[in-house]
Amino acid sequence: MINVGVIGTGMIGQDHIRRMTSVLSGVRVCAVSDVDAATAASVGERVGAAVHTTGQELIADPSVDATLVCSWGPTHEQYVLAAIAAGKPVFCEKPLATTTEACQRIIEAETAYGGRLVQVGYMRRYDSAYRALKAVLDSGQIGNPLLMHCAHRNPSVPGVYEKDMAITDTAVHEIDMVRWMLGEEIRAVRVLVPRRSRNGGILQDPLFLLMETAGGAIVDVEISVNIRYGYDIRGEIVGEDGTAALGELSPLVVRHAGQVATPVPADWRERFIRAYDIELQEWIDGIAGGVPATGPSSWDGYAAAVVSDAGVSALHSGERVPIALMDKPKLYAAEAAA
Ligand SMILES: NC(=O)c1ccc[n+]([C@@H]2O[C@H](COP(=O)([O-])OP(=O)(O)OC[C@H]3O[C@@H](n4cnc5c(N)ncnc54)[C@H](O)[C@@H]3O)[C@@H](O)[C@H]2O)c1
Ligand SMILES: O[C@H]1[C@H](O)[C@@H](O)[C@H](O)[C@@H](O)[C@H]1O
Repeated sequence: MINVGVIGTGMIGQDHIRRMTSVLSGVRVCAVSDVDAATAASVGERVGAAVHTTGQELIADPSVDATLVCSWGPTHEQYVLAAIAAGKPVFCEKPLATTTEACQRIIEAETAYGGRLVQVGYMRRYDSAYRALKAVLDSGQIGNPLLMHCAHRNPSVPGVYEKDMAITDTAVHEIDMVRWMLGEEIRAVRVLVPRRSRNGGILQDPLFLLMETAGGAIVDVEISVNIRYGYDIRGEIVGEDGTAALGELSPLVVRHAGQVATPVPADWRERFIRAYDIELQEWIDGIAGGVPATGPSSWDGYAAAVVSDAGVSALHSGERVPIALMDKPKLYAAEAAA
């Protein structure tokens, strides 16, 4: 049984606690912590977990085998570094950290430790639709990928969501997915700014990202975070010999009153429910088997942060921003994306 401590008991923290307590096996939630002490206390009481005042205290708790970081992005670095210093596995929700420099500090700490301890929550790599799309691409059926069209649509976002988060919190999923799907790094990014949706409040919504990969494929991504009608994630690859796209994911089709309708997921919890189950079960099984991290690594978190930083700068400048990564440390050498 792996004893997991959860830092951040907000939306995804509670959703991961639900799956660890009622869906997954071989795991127990033994401790929680949140700057919002009242939420942490009520969640801790509900699942019978110890409540720690700080995340650092939770990581140092001898009964905690591994930590799940589900607090806000800018707070991830301190907890990931504390877990590495304690020599304990840590699963960090995306983004690994909100700046390139913070990700570099994590890479330095993990390479100095001398083994992988960190996994990042890029769950699309575990989603059956994305995996099927990758399998078609890798089979060579549609030839060399030339273009990819993506859309990332949220029905709405919380009040704490700020302008740059369209890149740093939302588009990062697409950035990681593209690196994994196409197996190459991204060499430049531009952000086009269409006229604003009246539903977006102070946000510049939507945005349109254009990414160039090292091998010359072009990927476009629509980011809409106030689309209202549901949570809609789309992706289509155009290859030399054919195209392949994520399908409509609803198991239900209703024909009524002259219309054909399929329900749209309400949010990320519903759309990626199985992907989250698989990523965390594999993480737990890995720890139990002595392999603390097999999924998206600190290197993946770093590479996504570099592109995301470039995306923020492209958003503000309107320019094409080239991307350069540092040399990849040997620790991450075996990984697929470039
Ligand atoms: N993989 C995914 O699809 C996915 C989905 C949702 C959220 N996320 C990521 O998970 C993280 C949390 O998102 P959320 O939607 O649950 O947000 P949320 O606001 O619902 O919850 C975050 C919680 O972290 C707490 N917190 C903030 N600073 C803290 C600190 N220094 N120490 C401890 N706790 C702190 C807050 O009080 C809050 O309870 C974000 O990084 C987000 O990008 C990932
Ligand atoms: O933190 C959330 C989460 O990562 C969702 O998967 C994404 O669709 C949202 O845009 C983001 O704000």
